Amino acid sequence: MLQCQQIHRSFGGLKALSAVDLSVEAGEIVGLIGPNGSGKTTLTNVVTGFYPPQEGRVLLSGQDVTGWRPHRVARLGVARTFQNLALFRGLSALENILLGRHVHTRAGVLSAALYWWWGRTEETRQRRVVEEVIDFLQLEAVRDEPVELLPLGLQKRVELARALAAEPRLLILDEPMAGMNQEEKEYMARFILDTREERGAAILLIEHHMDVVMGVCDRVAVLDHGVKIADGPPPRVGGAPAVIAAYLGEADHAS
Ligand SMILES: Nc1ncnc2c1ncn2[C@@H]1O[C@H](COP(=O)(O)OP(=O)(O)OP(=O)(O)O)[C@@H](O)[C@H]1O
Repeated sequence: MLQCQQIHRSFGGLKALSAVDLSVEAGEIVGLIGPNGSGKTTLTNVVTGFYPPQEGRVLLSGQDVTGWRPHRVARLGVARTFQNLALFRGLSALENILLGRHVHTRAGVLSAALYWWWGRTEETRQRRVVEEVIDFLQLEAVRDEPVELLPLGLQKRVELARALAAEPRLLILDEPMAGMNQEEKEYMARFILDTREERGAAILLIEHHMDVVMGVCDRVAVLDHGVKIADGPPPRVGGAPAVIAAYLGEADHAS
């Protein structure tokens, strides 16, 4: 589904990613972890076309998409959620989710996509997909609420719904559980597993909550200072000396 080969990305003199290889197979849930600033979000930005790599290649289902613009990558079936929520305040949950469909419409401008395409021949299909996602993520009760009035856990769920409305083959989740309480985390973990089971999406999951990563992922890759230091089954990676040292180093810096 996804292959990153020897990815390099610098910002000025800072090497954010050095020779990083990463793969996600169809139907696989891969965790991407690492201390703060290790390059996780940069790698997702490389995959989704926001920051083209300076070296290396990104392949999606075997197709070389290196340097493609984000909207073209999205059309190949890649959807993402953001570390800091990227919902549109002032719009309802339903309207935010509708925006996820715009990759499948011909209308180019977002506002046009939202208010205009609705009346077109595609209406039945668009409605069916969005209603099904609302049902899947149990958002019926809040569909008409302005998103900014929803608790964080539900806002995160609306963002996931918007990504799923695009019917992705690869879903990239950047810290979907940040700031959540235990119950909200458990709900989100269940939705992630169901997304794979019921919707067949491959998932790349960036997450700091180790219990979730270890419980949900088939495989875990670890970045440290832009270098991949481990990649394998969760128990093996969790116990790897290099990984423990990377996280202990972070704790030392924090103290
Ligand atoms: N647009 C940018 N311009 C300059 N430096 C950047 C930019 N984006 C990321 N960086 C730097 O690249 C490094 C990797 O950042 P990145 O956000 O990818 O890490 P991360 O692992 O996602 O961190 P966190 O867990 O804190 O979100 C950091 O040193 C960061 O400051």
